[in-house]
Amino acid sequence: MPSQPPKILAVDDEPRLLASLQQLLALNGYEITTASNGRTAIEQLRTNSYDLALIDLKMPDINGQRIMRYVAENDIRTDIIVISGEASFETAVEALRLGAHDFLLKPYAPEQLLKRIDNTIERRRLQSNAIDIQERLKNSEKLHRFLVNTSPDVIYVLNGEGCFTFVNQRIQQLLGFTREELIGKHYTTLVHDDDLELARYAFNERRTGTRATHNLELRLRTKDNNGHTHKSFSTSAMCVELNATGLYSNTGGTRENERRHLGTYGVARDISGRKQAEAIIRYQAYHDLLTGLPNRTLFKDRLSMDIAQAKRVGQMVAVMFIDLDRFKIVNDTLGHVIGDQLLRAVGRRVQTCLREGDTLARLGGDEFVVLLPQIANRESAATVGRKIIDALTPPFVVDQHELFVGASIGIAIFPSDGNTDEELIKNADIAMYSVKNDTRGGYSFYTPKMETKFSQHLDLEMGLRRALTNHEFVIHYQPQFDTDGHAICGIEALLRWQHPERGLLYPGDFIHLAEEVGLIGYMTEWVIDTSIRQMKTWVDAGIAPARMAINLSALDLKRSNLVEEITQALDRHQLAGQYIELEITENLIVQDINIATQRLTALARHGISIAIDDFGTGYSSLSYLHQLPIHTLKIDRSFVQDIVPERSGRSVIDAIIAMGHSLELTIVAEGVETEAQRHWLAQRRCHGMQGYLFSRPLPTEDVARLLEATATRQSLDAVLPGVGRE
Ligand SMILES: Nc1nc2c(ncn2[C@@H]2O[C@H](COP(=O)(O)O[C@H]3[C@@H](O)[C@H](n4cnc5c(=O)[nH]c(N)nc54)O[C@@H]3COP(=O)(O)O)[C@@H](O)[C@H]2O)c(=O)[nH]1
Repeated sequence: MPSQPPKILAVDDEPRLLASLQQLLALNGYEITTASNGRTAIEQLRTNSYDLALIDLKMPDINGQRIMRYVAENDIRTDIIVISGEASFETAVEALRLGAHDFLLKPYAPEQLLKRIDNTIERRRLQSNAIDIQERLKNSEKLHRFLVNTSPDVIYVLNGEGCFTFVNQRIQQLLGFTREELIGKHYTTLVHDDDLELARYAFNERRTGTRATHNLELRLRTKDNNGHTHKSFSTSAMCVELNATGLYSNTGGTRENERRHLGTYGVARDISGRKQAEAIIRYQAYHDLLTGLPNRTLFKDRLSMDIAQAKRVGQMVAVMFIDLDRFKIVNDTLGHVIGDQLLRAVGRRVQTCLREGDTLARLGGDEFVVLLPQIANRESAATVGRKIIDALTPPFVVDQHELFVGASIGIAIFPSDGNTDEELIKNADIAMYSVKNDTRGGYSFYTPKMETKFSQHLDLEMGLRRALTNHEFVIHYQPQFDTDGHAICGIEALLRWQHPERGLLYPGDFIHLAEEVGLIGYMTEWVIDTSIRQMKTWVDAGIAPARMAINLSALDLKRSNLVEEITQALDRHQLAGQYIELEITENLIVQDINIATQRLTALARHGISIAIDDFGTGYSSLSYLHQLPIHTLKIDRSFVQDIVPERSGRSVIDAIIAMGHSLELTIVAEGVETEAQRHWLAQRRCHGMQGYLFSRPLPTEDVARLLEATATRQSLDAVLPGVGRE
């Protein structure tokens, strides 16, 4: 962009002179304005801005001196050259004193004037540039000061001796020290004792450019409100990421070691937030968040280290696998919140049985492991095992519930039972599994023989997976009789597994495993479909009892597709819902009463009735009885077996029957084995009975014969002798 021509004001009361001046300056590229008297000149200066004014001193109204005074008093930034006919020294001095930049005597040669004008304009340009640069410097410094002081990081400069010569205001917010407190102090005042060596490396190494120290982590001391400096690492120490660069004088040689080291400068960034987040992530990676105990990863880590150490010193290490015996029922009945509290309490109790160097970890669910490093002999591990069992024997009181949980403990010893962490944990697990299966509760050392049983368990799991596709499941049916034992009022479908090698297996052998490995849903679906199809056949044959009961597992009610699964099977086989009764345990209902209400109500809308199985054995409250569409109460076998004919009115079974009557529910007693029990139950108006006294669960063909007999009113005795065996 071409620069503007300089603007000049020419002031003279001599019109001829003014005109020639105007011509000369215009010809030389200046922008010229003229004033033929002092008043006009002042007016022009007030309203316009000029780079230069050429002022005559002697004028009739306002003389040149007064114009200059006006310029000075009003801080007008116009340079002045006085052009005067007065040659006295005093006049020239006074003009310069009043602010004139030059003085030119009339008459003058044009070149002389142009030269003076050029000089003044050039000097003005230089001055203006200098002012501009100064202004920019001032602004830039202001900006830098602002950036430095409002920086989220600490910015520091140390002198050659390592003392602070500068530190920004951020230091006070972060560490509590004022800048004044730190200036002149050595950096060691701030650095945590354990990090002094690191700090020395960062600050004393003469590093510059790419060799500057980057991202070194240090802990700095903070000052508390009482003015105390925290010397040791605590929450009051702050973690910073520091970089440090050497400061050198430009004098001396060009090579770094020839230049004079002046100090160090750099930035320290507060990374305590990041450190905290890292610590949390590290903690979560190595701990069980529910109990705060080490998790499997940390346990294995410690175990590997202890094995290595035990190898060196020739000692033993024990791994104990602990499984709680009745945890599942507590969790299923009272819910996860109580279950979680129980697990925490178990962790605390087990911990009291251990010494400082031992490790207790939770692997998940109700499985805990203990690591005893450097034990003298096997008996030491057995002692700890007994201590743990004793500690877990007294009841736990959780949320006003008194809970009893025993423990099964398996122990594996290094080096006899395994050489690696994996092997020891696996063998302790096998030993625990063996305790659980044999005695349920107690402890046992691993023996190779246990592996056979364990592998049988694994075989069972594999077999269960194959059983569905190989059609190895069958259903046996157990009839329910009215109180005099003559009419069949219902029938219960009971699942059996015709195992290719082990023969007929009962639900107690595999239902729990099916739940554990996630197969129960497929099995229930098969039972529902098969038994509904069978019931339809009996309905069509005119021999069906009033209802067929089908068992649901704890996990079935949680399945969102359960209702559709049952109603679709009814549709598929064209059977009315009223022929079906679903047996569920009370534990199952109270796990999630809302879901249970929702699903069971939907099923009841299709005419399906609900029976509460094993009634009276759960932990539950009875309030759900009003809430749910319940039709039948099945009195658990254990109460029936406890019947004492001569005692009346004071037993649990009396109370259950009374409650069933008052709620107008059908009462069915399970496990009726003797005539005395039948008689006792009949006297109390129990509606139905099921048990070996009448019939064991039977294969389809056998039970069909029974149904035909009752339908055609044949004597059951003619049929029954053959139906007592399953
Ligand atoms: N989720 C599913 N669970 C099922 C299914 N089929 C059965 N089950 C559950 O297994 C439990 C044990 O069943 P089972 O081994 O078949 O035992 C039943 C009868 O054989 C037994 N019974 C009957 N009468 C007597 C008797 O006089 N004495 C005696 N000692 N036992 C007897 O009782 C069982 C029937 O009980 P219940 O169901 O409580 O009426 C069984 O409890 C089911 O929960 C299935 O398909 N899915």
